[in-house]
Amino acid sequence: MEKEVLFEEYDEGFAVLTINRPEKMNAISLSVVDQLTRWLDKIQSYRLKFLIITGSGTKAFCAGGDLNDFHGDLDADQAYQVLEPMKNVLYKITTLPFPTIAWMNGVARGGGLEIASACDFRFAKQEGNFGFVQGKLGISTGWGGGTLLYERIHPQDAFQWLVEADIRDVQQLKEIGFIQKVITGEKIEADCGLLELFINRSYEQMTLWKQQRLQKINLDQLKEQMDQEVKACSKLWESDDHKQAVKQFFVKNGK
Ligand SMILES: CC[C@@H](C(=O)O)C(=O)SCCNC(=O)CCNC(=O)[C@H](O)C(C)(C)COP(=O)(O)OP(=O)(O)OC[C@H]1O[C@@H](n2cnc3c(N)ncnc32)[C@H](O)[C@@H]1OP(=O)(O)O
Repeated sequence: MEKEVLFEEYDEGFAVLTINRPEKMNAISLSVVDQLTRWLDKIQSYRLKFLIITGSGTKAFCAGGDLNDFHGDLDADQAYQVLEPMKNVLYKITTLPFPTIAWMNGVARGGGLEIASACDFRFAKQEGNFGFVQGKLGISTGWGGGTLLYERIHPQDAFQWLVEADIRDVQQLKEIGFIQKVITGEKIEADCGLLELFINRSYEQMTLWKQQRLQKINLDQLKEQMDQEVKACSKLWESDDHKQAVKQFFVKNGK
């Protein structure tokens, strides 16, 4: 079976973690959650200047939670059990000892943007489109990524995006400061210029700056708020609005 998460280290001192389900728009299955958890635990101690998180293929960064694995007929307790491990993944990404870049090489929806919000920097593909669509699914962000979004952009913009749940382009994301750079090539290697200023720094510098960044966040409070967010979302899981929205996706996709 094809590995659903790939890891590759580069001579320049960085590494790339890739969600590898291009035929499913890199949606996060339960098995991906498991593999991400293992990789993140392992690379904690690696000597990396920075880590890139991306998706396979050219269409999608990540379509959020796999609607088959996550959105079954679950009650609030069951929903919490399936959502919580991915919250831990996001917390691990946030607190890695080196900077992280979400290389958003295509569309992102829902939890895909939560993953991006866990990263320190976000670079997005010019042609991509992006939406915190949870609002349209009768739920809220379920992996703690709403809390993280408030850390990354102005609270008013975060609030508005979550409420409106609209699909935005690169220009709109730039305007609210969600992304720092625009990707124009198809592969990371082709767009290496975007990384030059990161590659030129030493491992010691990068880890020191990451440490400083983390000192600006109250991590205990962050963890607690992320957990509250998962619990709140779990309660919405049982709603008719949510069940109806998921059904519609499967009907639209001929399932
Ligand atoms: C549970 C976590 C929760 C959170 O806490 O935040 C969420 O993440 S909620 C958000 C869940 N995600 C979505 O609602 C997005 C659903 N997908 C789409 O809207 C579209 O697929 C797309 C991402 C806009 C791409 O559209 P398009 O280019 O038209 O491709 P297809 O729709 O034909 O998709 C191709 C293929 O991929 C499968 N797919 C896509 N997204 C998911 C998904 N989230 N879960 C499972 N499968 C997904 C889709 O079913 C197609 O498969 P096949 O029909 O087998 O070809």
